[in-house]
Amino acid sequence: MSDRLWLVVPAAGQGRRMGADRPKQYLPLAGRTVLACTLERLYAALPEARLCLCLDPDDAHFDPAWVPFADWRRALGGAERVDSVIAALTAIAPDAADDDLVLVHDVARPCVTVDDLARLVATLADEPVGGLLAAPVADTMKRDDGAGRVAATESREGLWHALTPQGFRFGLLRRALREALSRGVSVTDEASAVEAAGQAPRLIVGRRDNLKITHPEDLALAELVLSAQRQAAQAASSTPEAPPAGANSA
Ligand SMILES: Nc1ccn([C@@H]2O[C@H](COP(=O)(O)OP(=O)(O)OP(=O)(O)O)[C@@H](O)[C@H]2O)c(=O)n1
Ligand SMILES: C[C@](O)(CO)[C@H](O)COP(=O)(O)O
Repeated sequence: MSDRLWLVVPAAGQGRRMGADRPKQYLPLAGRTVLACTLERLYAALPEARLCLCLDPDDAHFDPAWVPFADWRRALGGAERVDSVIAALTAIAPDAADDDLVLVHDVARPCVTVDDLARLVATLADEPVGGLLAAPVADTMKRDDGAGRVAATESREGLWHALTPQGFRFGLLRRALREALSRGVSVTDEASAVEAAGQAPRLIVGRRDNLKITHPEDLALAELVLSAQRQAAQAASSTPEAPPAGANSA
């Protein structure tokens, strides 16, 4: 399988649930913007990847100085996330081979870790179908009755939160997304299109702090997560290595 890697970052959303004065990817986070933080994290893990960034055609906030990748291009986002991803795949098509690996990562997930990204890529290297970072559901699940009361408690057995990145081979992903749309299948992530094509994407356990900034309170949470991750990295780099077992300390 090809070891060429593409990153598709859908960043053409309006952030309606955030309700801010601009799309959430342009809100301040850790002294930068959400978009800059997300691209920085992806670059730290995968500097050799080729990037395609999906931006709204009327975007008035984007600054190319936030893109650390040497090889990058932009695509014009569509009405829904899936339309933006398809536009990105069309933009890379002239240079992408069918078996190149494409990772799709929401711009709204700046807390994905370098370790999770590296593990995802390593796992998908030999995985013909592809897969996604995901976290097992940890809460009791309720179904509502449509009137603000509990209708039932649902089993959480076998339920996972779908995270991003989600990674698939270029040819398979493009065909699956196009087919799903033409059949009217609801496609909220790449895996759902691949599932609709009859394949079973691999679930790769990811950290649950890889949160998607969606509502106003998520921004403060992301700030805390990034700060904790920075502190953990600093502590790890300043801890002297333990001497090998049995070594004479004198
Ligand atoms: N037409 C769209 C819609 C969404 N996205 C991107 O898809 C990711 C996940 O979408 P979501 O969290 O729903 O973002 P928004 O669409 O911006 O939020 P909302 O639904 O609240 O408007 C985000 O990175 C967003 O920028 C996109 O590229 N094109
Ligand atoms: C792709 C995704 O992040 C998986 O959890 C998510 O579905 C995207 O957000 P949306 O609210 O469904 O657009």
